[in-house]
Amino acid sequence: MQTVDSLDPLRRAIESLRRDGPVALVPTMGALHEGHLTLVREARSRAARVVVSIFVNPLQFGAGEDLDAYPRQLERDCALLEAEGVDLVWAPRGDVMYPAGFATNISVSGVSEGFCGASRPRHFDGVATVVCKLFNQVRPDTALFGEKDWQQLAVIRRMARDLDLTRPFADAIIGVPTVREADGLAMSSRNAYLGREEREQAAVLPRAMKTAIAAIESGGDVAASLAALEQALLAGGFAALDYAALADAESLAPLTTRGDRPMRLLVAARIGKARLIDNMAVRPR
Ligand SMILES: Nc1ncnc2c1ncn2[C@@H]1O[C@H](COP(=O)(O)OP(=O)(O)OP(=O)(O)O)[C@@H](O)[C@H]1O
Ligand SMILES: CC(C)(CO)[C@@H](O)C(=O)[O-]
Ligand code: BAL
Repeated sequence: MQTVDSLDPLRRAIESLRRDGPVALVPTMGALHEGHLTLVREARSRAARVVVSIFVNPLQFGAGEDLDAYPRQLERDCALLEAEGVDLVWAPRGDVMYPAGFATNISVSGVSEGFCGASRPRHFDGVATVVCKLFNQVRPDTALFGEKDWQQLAVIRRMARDLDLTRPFADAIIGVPTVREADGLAMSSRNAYLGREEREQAAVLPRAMKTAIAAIESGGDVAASLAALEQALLAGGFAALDYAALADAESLAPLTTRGDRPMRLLVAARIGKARLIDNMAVRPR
């Protein structure tokens, strides 16, 4: 496995990998866990060669967010990726990704606007801009993202279609189901911010989501089910709810009643130093 941090060696390495067949890209911010490794395994099953990018992207962090605290452990990450048979790690230096004078912004309307887009202004501009650069740098045949970041996946799919970034459009961007801990908590690099007691309390999030989904699917009032979810989180040790919403799974349009198309329950909530997000499918009527 090769690790490169600047563009010339990246281009040479990609050129050589491409001779062996289709290339898959798994973009990450490092601090890898089993969720990331599942993306890598899925990538290996779909392409001849696998590239993983590791870059803690300053553009997607707002003022006062956890950019400085975000875990960085490149050596450990590379050892994990080598054991998974990854071919190339693209870990660009900050000045390679954003050289002096960098002044371009990619902003996706619509799907990026509510939920995390409302709680984290400009976050999805930062995600879209860096993912567009990663696609141009690596030119992958396919790219894999976690469903844990459901809204991010929708933003990236929209951008890739709108900017003709991938081919063929239909299945170039693959969403991989959320990998969970034994107690149901979605794996996330940010779970490392939780103390022992907070970590135990955090499992109330997926439990409360399942309860709300069961209520909605059995005909219960959506607003009342979401209010009960908020109460369960606050009673269970969460400090605050950013949002809890039922939305169309594809357009992310908020729904006040159960619809007849695939839906998603989307939640972001704060516990200790962490802001955790999760989402689950809600069956249509
Ligand atoms: N539990 C998970 N299951 C499946 N995919 C995941 C999971 N966690 C992260 N991913 C995916 O891995 C990719 C890289 O994510 P990232 O490096 O931000 O990790 P993360 O654990 O989501 O960290 P964060 O705490 O920043 O949310 C994204 O496509 C993300 O959706
Ligand atoms: C897609 C991504 C790597 C862009 O920085 C990041 O948002 C992430 O890790 O989900
Ligand atoms: N996994 C999403 C990246 C972020 O929260 O910045």
